[in-house]
Amino acid sequence: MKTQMETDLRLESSLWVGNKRYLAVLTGWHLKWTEADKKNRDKKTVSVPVAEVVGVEEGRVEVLPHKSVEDTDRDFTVFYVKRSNSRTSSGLLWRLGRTQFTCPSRVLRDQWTKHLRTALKTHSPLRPHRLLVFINPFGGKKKGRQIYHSLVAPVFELAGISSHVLVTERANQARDHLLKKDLTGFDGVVCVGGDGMFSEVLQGVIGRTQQEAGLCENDPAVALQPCPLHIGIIPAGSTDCVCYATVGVIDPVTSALHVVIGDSQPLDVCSVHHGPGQVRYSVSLVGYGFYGDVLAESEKHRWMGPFRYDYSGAVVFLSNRSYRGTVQYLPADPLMSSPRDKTRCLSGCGVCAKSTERLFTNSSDSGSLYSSNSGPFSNGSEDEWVSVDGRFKSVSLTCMSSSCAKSPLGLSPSAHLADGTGDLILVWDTNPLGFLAFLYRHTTDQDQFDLPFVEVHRVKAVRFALAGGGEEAEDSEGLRGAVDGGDGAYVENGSIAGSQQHLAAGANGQTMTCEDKTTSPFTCGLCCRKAPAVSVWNCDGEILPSPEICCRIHGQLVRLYARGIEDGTFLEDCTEEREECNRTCR
Ligand SMILES: Nc1ncnc2c1ncn2[C@@H]1O[C@H](COP(=O)(O)OP(=O)(O)OP(=O)(O)O)[C@@H](O)[C@H]1O
Repeated sequence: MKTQMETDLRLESSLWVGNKRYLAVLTGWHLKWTEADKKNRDKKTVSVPVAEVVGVEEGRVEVLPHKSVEDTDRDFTVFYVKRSNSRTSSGLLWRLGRTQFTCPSRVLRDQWTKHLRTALKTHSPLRPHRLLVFINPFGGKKKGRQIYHSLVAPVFELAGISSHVLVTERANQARDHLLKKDLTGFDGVVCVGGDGMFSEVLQGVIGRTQQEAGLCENDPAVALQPCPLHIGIIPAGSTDCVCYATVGVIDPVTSALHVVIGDSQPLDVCSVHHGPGQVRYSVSLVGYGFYGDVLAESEKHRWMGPFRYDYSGAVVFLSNRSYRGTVQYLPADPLMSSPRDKTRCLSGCGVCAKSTERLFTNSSDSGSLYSSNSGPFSNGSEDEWVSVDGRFKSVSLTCMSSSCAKSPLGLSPSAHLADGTGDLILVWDTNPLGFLAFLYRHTTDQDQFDLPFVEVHRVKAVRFALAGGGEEAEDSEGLRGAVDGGDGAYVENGSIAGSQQHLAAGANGQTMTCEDKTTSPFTCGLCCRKAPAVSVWNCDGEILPSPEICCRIHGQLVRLYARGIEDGTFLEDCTEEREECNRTCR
């Protein structure tokens, strides 16, 4: 049955596109045009959802690569999202589609533009009108400004968005601005840069929201307030992992189009509490051991540019370190999903949708994403926590797949963007060849968890403590000393092996012990004779000052201008113009 709105907006007439006549129809939700003079079988139909129309202009208008306007009486130009399959990425590239219609009269032209604009307002209520844009001029290949002005600003202008642009002059300027300045009237914040820039904006947007809500964000027991400002990412960094994992391609035009049509992708965020009153937010990687060491090592070689990560990865791999520690985690509901179920979190993901349902229908459920006073740190119950003690190559936690161009499936290929959980990956000490196999599998489609020294758990919270009640903390200056260029306190890399898994089941405190997975550390004798006893945490590219941390996943704390990775398989048959096919060409 048609709604009143659809009936009011319906418009149907014969229009020309170039030298061909089309029957154009605007229903409430779709704009379609079908070749009028062809026989049935050959008829070509293009169908665009109104929600994906970017803008409508009178006359003959071109926007990219250069703007040109020819003000004619009977023409109007429609700009819309046009998809093409990207062979190199997991998602779909979006381009600015453009079709120029010629009407028999000016009156009809004005009717079409008016109806289309009304349909846009009605069917895309989340489109931003005013955006705060931060550009990091030094991110990636230092092309942030150029990318924004040549590829993004024209699309924003076409969509009628007014942007307040700030080119940063120092690190953390965007974060400080978001924490302190007046943000009235902005619908969203856009960062032009890489993951570091996104992280700044994330800290700022979450911090500001909690300040305004009067919440103490440093307390892991506090359920944080979801952020009202959307975040847009225009990729212009070196890795752009968050963009890749949420859109599937690293492409500024695709990301700009997601912003203008007001797409909205909720995202889980991990609050990482390190030391009294210190909190950082992470979406992609909180990693200890290998990932912490690589970051610490790479800080010493900033002059190498992005190559420093490959170089430091090799150095750290050769030094063959492992670290003792106690990891505790609060498992997520295994009935909802598992990190090894081989599913992928694609656009319209059912697991995330179920979490959204829980979020909005049952906020008092202790397992719910936002239960106000029953979070994992406030219920006082240690019953469900699982404790693991031993020697690890790496301990990492991620709230998303963390895929990127180098690792197309990511750290945890079946992680979900918005299900209120994170994936904890424990890599026990092993020989260098085993660890190399683990690392290598990240670059292929082989299962990196299918190795005897690797465990993965879907969790709601994690704690990490140095083994032996922090006795090793005195050695913790080792790696950080190395970062500062100082002489750290090194110890002999002895074989402190041992692992136990305690599963306290309910009040009777049952304990399960699993076999020792830890091997004696292998030392090559050249570069790995001495190693620091304590590593550092890499929190989305920042080194944390304390090795002892606790983390909590906050379901759907922020929203991105994105929609998750679109599955491109159905586009195989769809031509450039997206001729109508039986499957949905959304
Ligand atoms: N004007 C500036 N001068 C120096 N540093 C800046 C400036 N603006 C932002 N930064 C900092 O630069 C760091 C790196 O920036 P960004 O993430 O944009 O690029 P990248 O490191 O090349 O990419 P990626 O993080 O994806 O690997 C960020 O942590 C950010 O805080």
